[in-house]
Amino acid sequence: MATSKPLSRFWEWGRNIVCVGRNYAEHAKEMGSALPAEPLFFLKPSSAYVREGSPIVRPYYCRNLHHEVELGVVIGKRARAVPQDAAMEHVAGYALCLDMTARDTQEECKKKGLPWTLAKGFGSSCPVSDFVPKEKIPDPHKLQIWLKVNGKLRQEGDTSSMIFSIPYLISYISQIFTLEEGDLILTGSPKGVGSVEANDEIEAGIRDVLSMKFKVAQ
Ligand SMILES: O=C([O-])CC(=O)C(=O)O
Ligand SMILES: [Mg+2]
Repeated sequence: MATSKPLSRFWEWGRNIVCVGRNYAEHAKEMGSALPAEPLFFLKPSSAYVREGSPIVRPYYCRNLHHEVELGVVIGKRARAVPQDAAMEHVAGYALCLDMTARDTQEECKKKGLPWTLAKGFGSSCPVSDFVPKEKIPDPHKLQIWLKVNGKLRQEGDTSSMIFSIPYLISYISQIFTLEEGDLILTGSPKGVGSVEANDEIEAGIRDVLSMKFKVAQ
């Protein structure tokens, strides 16, 4: 694809947002879900992106909006059926992301065996930080990610606890569909997910790297 836009603004590219679920054992447990034998993943539309300064908007059908803080991996080079040992060559960098989730809707979808699109893909369901080039993060499996709501710590996780590593995820996903430059992979949430209400302030960060703030709209 034409690369007229800089990758540092990957959220403007209109590319895929691929979200991995149940990639931390303690989060799978708090959801009452079994540990996955292979990665579970789903997609958000690229219009789900929201940047600092714009609010997170709860969809009208949701009564229980949850935060999930996740490390995002930005693809820098097309990946089609790549082996694990070459997967990191396809990474351009990272971003901190929130996988905002209409939890009540998701529970309904699970019960009915329906897809999670309504629960996961609404507008503003993917708040995203600035882009962090790969050179700034020597080991993406040694990061502490955290999230506070109104100043109170809710989530704290270490990316070393991922069930499926980043190379595994890239290799696995790229055998199902081609990952393109500008695609983003959300690598799953650590434990501590919970509700947010209108006017709450969410602050999240990667320790020693960056932090970001989002307001939940009225
Ligand atoms: O909704 C869920 O619990 C699945 C998910 O996105 C995650 O584990 O990050
Ligand atoms: Mg998630």
